[in-house]
Amino acid sequence: MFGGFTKDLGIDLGTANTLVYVKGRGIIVREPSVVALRTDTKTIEAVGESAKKMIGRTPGNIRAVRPMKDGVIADFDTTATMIRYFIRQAQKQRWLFPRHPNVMVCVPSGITAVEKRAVEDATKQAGAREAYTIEEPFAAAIGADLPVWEPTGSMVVDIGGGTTEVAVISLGGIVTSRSIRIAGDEMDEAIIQYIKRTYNLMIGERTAETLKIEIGSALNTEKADSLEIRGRDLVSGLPKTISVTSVEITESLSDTVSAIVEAVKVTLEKCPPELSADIMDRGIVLTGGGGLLRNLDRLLAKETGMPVMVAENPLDCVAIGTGRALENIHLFKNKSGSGSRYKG
Ligand SMILES: Nc1ncnc2c1ncn2[C@@H]1O[C@H](COP(=O)(O)OP(=O)(O)OP(=O)(O)O)[C@@H](O)[C@H]1O
Repeated sequence: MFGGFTKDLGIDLGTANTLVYVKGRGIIVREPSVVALRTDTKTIEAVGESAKKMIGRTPGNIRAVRPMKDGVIADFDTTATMIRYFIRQAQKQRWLFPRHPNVMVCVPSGITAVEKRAVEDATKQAGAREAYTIEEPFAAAIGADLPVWEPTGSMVVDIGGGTTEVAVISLGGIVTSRSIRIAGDEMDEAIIQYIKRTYNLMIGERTAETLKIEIGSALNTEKADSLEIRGRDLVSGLPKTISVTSVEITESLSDTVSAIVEAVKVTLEKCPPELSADIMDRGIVLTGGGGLLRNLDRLLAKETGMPVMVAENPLDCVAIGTGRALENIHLFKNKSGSGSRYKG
């Protein structure tokens, strides 16, 4: 039944990271969604990990770009090149891998038909035989082992780099959902602005991300940590080192975190009562890298009155779910709303 799909790929084409999943092998590629372009020759200098290292460190003729922005394609050709690179990376790891595999790509649930079509077209242009799409929270729920095909309500909150997706799923479809373009990147930006305002210090996105991951939190806790960071003093123009506390980072993240909490509350309000009762029993599951923000589960539990837990491998759920959806394409194709198939 699954024969035609055993060598096909599931791609979590994220704003921050791209993961490629192959049945029986699991996740075989995991790299940042970054492309370094030469502006003079218009050629690709590097893709993935090596391109990410270039962010903020490139000479004038090289530009490191993230072709996906807010979870959708900001730069079509560069995205297609990036997908081609990831398909090749997967092919390199597997002998006899088809030159033109079928590819399932996840897309944010809030994107327009035109944006969805752009993802499908870019995937075809990158060499896929057929391109399928699956909505990200649906894939996240499959990857988090939630009973998506059962007549019971499951709620997933997937917090990635560009988008936060909140969805209530039952009987193989999304019953109600909300997608906001506020997630991990917005948290990094809030930290950059806070450090600039408070210390007149300019820091890069990598430093902001480190602060968020190392000492960031959704709630202030008893134990305050601190971290030394370096940036450029906006007054003297010289490099400077300062120490920042977790209390400050928590404060700088409060608006972004509130927007995520609000999205969850609004989705719960729109949820049919029977399904709310199921969610009350089973709890809300957090996936995506942003789900790892310290104490976000505690804050959400406090604000919603529901049990909240972080999925086992939050960064991998969408990729695993995307791949598993390919394995079960017979089920998937029969269900409208959570996926679509495209034949170019
Ligand atoms: N421990 C952590 N605490 C807080 N944030 C984290 C942690 N680990 C990773 N992140 C953040 O998670 C985000 C990346 O998550 P993920 O890989 O799920 O996103 P994505 O799938 O690339 O994005 P999107 O779903 O929006 O397309 C980044 O913003 C990263 O900084």
